[in-house]
Amino acid sequence: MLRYLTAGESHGRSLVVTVEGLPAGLEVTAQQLGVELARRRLGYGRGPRMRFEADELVLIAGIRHGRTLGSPVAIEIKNSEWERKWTQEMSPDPGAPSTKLTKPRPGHADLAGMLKYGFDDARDVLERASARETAARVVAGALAKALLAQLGIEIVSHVVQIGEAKAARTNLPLPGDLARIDASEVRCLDPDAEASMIAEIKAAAKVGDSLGGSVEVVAHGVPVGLGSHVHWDRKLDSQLAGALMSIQAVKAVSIGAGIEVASRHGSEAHDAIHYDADRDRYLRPTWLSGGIEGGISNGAPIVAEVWMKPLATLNRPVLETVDTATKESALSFKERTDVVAVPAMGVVAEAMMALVLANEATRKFGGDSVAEFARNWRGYVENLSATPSAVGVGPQAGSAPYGGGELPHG
Ligand SMILES: Cc1cc2nc3c(=O)[nH]c(=O)nc-3n(C[C@H](O)[C@H](O)[C@H](O)COP(=O)(O)O)c2cc1C
Ligand SMILES: C=C(O[C@@H]1CC(C(=O)O)=C[C@@H](OP(=O)(O)O)[C@H]1O)C(=O)O
Repeated sequence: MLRYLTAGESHGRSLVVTVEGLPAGLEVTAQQLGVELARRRLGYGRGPRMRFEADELVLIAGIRHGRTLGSPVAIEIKNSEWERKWTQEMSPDPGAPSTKLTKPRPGHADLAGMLKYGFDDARDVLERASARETAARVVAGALAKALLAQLGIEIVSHVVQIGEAKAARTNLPLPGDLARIDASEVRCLDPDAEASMIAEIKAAAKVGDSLGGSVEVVAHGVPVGLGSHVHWDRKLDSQLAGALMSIQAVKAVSIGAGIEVASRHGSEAHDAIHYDADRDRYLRPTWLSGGIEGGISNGAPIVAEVWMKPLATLNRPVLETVDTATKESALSFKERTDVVAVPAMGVVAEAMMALVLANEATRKFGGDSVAEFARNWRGYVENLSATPSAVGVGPQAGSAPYGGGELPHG
């Protein structure tokens, strides 16, 4: 089992993440984790903070000479502005000077959190509710990705929609597409859609408004057998939906053809099972199920789409609220804000998918060292291949969003 906890406020000294359950011997460097953090800062339409935030990393525990020790890993991510701007406002000391925020923003945790925890200052809620915390998740996710790479599992995401601009749905993105996706200003594979997305973002920014959208996240190389049908909380689709839905501002998650499948006939809604006698493998020509049947991975790519609402803090604050100090009507307070964060959310979604899959992989393959973990996985997969119960996928063809050809991983 892989467990992780994050701590830290958006404008506090730093974020901290502790990851427990990684086997010993996994190669990890601050530079490698920094690459993932830099990807999360990408994306046209993010606010000023992403231009100066450095995400400076300190490897505190559990890693020695570039490899995990099997003990809990603790990592600190420093907040660049702390010393310059926030030492008083975010001081842990009693009586430090601060300005109370009493005009809670609709769409944020501000008011519900103030009422629940008995605060008279929205900052006591917003600092932790902020998506700054996703930097810590991305670091944990980078460790999970490194572990999954030992099994040949790779995860890729791309932006499908920003505002009303949508990318054309074609074949699933492959890990080799990541460089091109990250080079796009909105992490989108479709250049025409990218241009429309940027135009929409510019228009929204001009009037002080915000946008939402969606990303697709795909895990390639996942073996048959992660997750289980035996309990609700062991189902891979349920774990993925919860993990992806936990990302700030995410309002919907679908697996495979998702909501689209509901309007199809049953005869056209499921992935056929074929058998390749030459390779002694079952083949799944499509991925309508998103690579999960009955809560168990079926050997096809795991596919999820994740939808994000338009961000709730607006540069032109027009949302009505009530001043909690005076009870008078007011406009919600204005904080520095992104116009759109869908491209960054894709990188966070990759991290969340990696953490769910790594948790299930450690549950299935166990082992105290990476060598033992990989040996257990190899024994399982080789045994599958030697029997008629092997599951594989064939070469990619066709351009329908949910297949129509056979998939590239065998
Ligand atoms: C990467 C990322 C960046 C975000 N940036 C902002 C932002 O700048 N302004 C904002 O209002 N919300 C932003 N959000 C969303 C809020 O954190 C989120 O809507 C808020 O905490 C309330 O949670 P909920 O929408 O999940 O209910 C961001 C979310 C993500 C994933
Ligand atoms: C700090 C990050 O995102 C922040 C998420 C966020 C929110 O309300 O969620 C609001 C903004 O915070 P700030 O006012 O400090 O600029 C974003 O910049 C980050 O992603 O690292």
